[in-house]
Formats: sequence, structure tokens, C-alpha cells
Amino acid sequence: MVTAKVWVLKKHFEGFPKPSDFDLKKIELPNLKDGELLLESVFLSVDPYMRPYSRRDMKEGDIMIGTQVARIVESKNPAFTVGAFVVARSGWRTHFISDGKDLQLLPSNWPESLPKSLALGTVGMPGLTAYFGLLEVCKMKPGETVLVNAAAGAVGSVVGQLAKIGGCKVVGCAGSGEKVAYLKKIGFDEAFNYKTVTSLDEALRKASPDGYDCFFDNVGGEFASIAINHMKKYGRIAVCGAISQYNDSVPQQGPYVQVPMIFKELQMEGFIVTRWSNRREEGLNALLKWVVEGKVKYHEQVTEGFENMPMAFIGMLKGENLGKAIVKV
Ligand SMILES: NC(=O)C1=CN([C@@H]2O[C@H](COP(=O)(O)OP(=O)(O)OC[C@H]3O[C@@H](n4cnc5c(N)ncnc54)[C@H](OP(=O)(O)O)[C@@H]3O)[C@@H](O)[C@H]2O)C=CC1
Ligand SMILES: CCCCC/C=C\CC(=O)/C=C/C=C/C=C/[C@@H](O)CCCC(=O)O
Repeated sequence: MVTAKVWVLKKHFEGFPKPSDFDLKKIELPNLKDGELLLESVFLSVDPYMRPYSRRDMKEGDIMIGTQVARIVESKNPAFTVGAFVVARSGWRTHFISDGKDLQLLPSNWPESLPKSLALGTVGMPGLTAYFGLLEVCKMKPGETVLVNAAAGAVGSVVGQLAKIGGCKVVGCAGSGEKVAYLKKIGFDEAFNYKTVTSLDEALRKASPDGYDCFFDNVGGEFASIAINHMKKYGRIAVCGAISQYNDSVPQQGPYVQVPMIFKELQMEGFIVTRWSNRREEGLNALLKWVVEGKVKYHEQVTEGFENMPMAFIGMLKGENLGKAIVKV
């Protein structure tokens, strides 16, 4: 019998999650039945969506939702061999049993030298979010100017680099000097620390006096309300996330955006990356190619130890990560 460790949601979050909202439990796993396989998590992802989704999808006592890169340690399923690596959506667990239907093998051309954890970030769901959000929602064109916030994160850092590959001018913002330096290092044309600028309005104008054709919004809230006034006519806004609101006990009431929407004839579209699940391979192959060619750089914020998952999650929500936040078991 294998003993799995799991993190459960002990108490629904009120404001920022606290370590006391989680409980670490042990589960004895049964022996495998025909067609099943036993897997051990190697890397686990902590993502912003877990905060709002926990309230929507979970009840207290449930195992925290999430994805992992896992290794097959025992198999009674001929489609999966021991030692293979997969991406799974089995939540915050060290070990789990699967019938194989919910597993996605890492691309067969995954280079040995490339960290498999990238399957949770740049060459995974966040990377796909950047890829499809830019191509299908922003519909960026060469020569345009793209704005992205939370730009040093898992999604934002890929947005900026893909926009550069697409021939755009790219402006990004993040919450520390270290992150701003990273943005410039990976090719952003302009980058600023939204926490230290005296005026966000001025910073946006200085970074691109002519305004922005595309705004890839990861943050929402006040930033979005100010940024919308800097959009060019016929600009496009991809509403990817609203992380400035996820931990609010009382929803913010942002100022109205109808006036700039009308006068600038803007398009604003929310999206969830699973919309393009049927094009997942296309996106992953493109992202993997750009990473291997060195055109897309990556950075991972690695927290060691399964017991540190809550702190990694809370740290990411507080902006302590540069690049994709992951936990190495
Ligand atoms: N629509 C979709 O399908 C998907 C949407 N998303 C969304 O994309 C966004 C980024 O996700 P992801 O790249 O995984 O996360 P990141 O790796 O960017 O980590 C979150 C970052 O958000 C920033 N942040 C946190 N709180 C605030 C705040 N109050 N105001 C401004 N910035 C804040 C912090 O960076 P900083 O230093 O810049 O403050 C923090 O590091 C999230 O909103 C997420 O929900 C992600 C995946 C799929
Ligand atoms: C205050 C309300 C916020 C609404 C928007 C919330 C989150 C946006 C976001 O981050 C969406 C992320 C979607 C990620 C999808 C991941 C899938 O690969 C797996 C998700 C978990 C599951 O469905 O099993």
C-alpha cells in the first residue's frame, strides 16, 4: 500500500489565504485494478485561478485543485509505461491513481535537457494562455503596441516575448525592481514598477505616448480602469484575469469604462484558455520550439517540499514569484 500526502481546504479563504486554511492529510491508496496506474507528483503548480475557483468549485474538506507533472511508478494500463512523465489535474497530492483518461503525456520531442516543470508553465497552461490570448483575442499585428501587466509572471512573461516575436512594441509592468530588470532582459521595450511610479497614468503615457493597440489584462481593478484610457482607436483588450480582486472580501466597484469603450470603439473580451483545448498540441509545439530556439526565455520560482505548498500559493498571490511558481516535491 502506498501512502499519499494531500493538502485539503480546511476553511474557505477570507481575504488572502492563510496557512491555517489548509490541512495536511495522509491517504492509504488501494492496490491497482486492471487499467489503472499509480503516479507520484514530481512538480506541482500553484496558480491564481485556485483562489476564485476554490470558492466556486470546492467545499471545505476537499483536496485542493491543481495540476502536476507526475511520473508513472506502477502501471496496469498498456497505454502507459513505468517511468513516463505526464501532466495531470489531480490536485495537491504526492501520489494518486488514475485510469489514464485524464493524463497528458509530455510531448514526445521534449528535450532531455529541458526541465519537465515547464509543462506547468511556459510550455503548459500559462504559456497556452499567452499564446491563444494574444493570437485569438488581442489579434496582435506586427508594428502594434502591446501592454501587459503582471508581466514578470507565468503568463505575462510569455505574452511579452510572443508579442516581440510577433513584431510588436511591448510594454510591461510588475511589482519589483528585480522583475522590471528581468522584463528588460527578456526583451520588453519598456517596463515599470507599478508600485513605485508616482502616477500610473503618466507611466503609461511615457511608455507609449501614442497609446496601446492591445492590452493583455491579468490584473483588472484600478490598473485596467486607467489603462483603458490609453488605448488607441479600435484597440483590443484581452481580459485574462483579475488578480487584483481575487482576495477581496468585498468586490471593488471600478469606475465605468463605457465612455472610452465607445469613443475609442474598443473590443474587450474575457477568455478562459480551455476554450482552445482542441488546439493544445498546436500551442505546445509552438511554445516548445520557441523555448528550444531560445526565443522564449523562462524563469521558475521553485519552492522545495510538498509541505510548503500553502506558502508557495500564498507567496505567488502576494507577488513573491518571478516567473512560474512551482513546488518541487
Ligand atoms: N483566463 C485564463 O484562462 C487564465 C487566466 N490567468 C490569469 O492570468 C493572471 C496571471 O496568472 P499567472 O501568470 O499564473 O500568475 P503570475 O505568475 O503572474 O503570479 C501572479 C502575479 O500577479 C501579480 N499580482 C498579485 N496581486 C496583484 C495585485 N493586487 N495587483 C497587481 N498585480 C498583482 C504579482 O506580480 P506583480 O509583482 O506584478 O505584482 C504576482 O506575482 C491571473 O490573473 C490569472 O488568473 C492565468 C491562466 C489562465
Ligand atoms: C474574481 C473572479 C475571477 C474570475 C476569473 C478567475 C480566474 C481566471 C483564470 O485564472 C483562469 C484560469 C484557468 C485555468 C485553467 C486550467 C485548466 O488547465 C485546469 C483547471 C482546473 C480544472 O478545471 O481541472
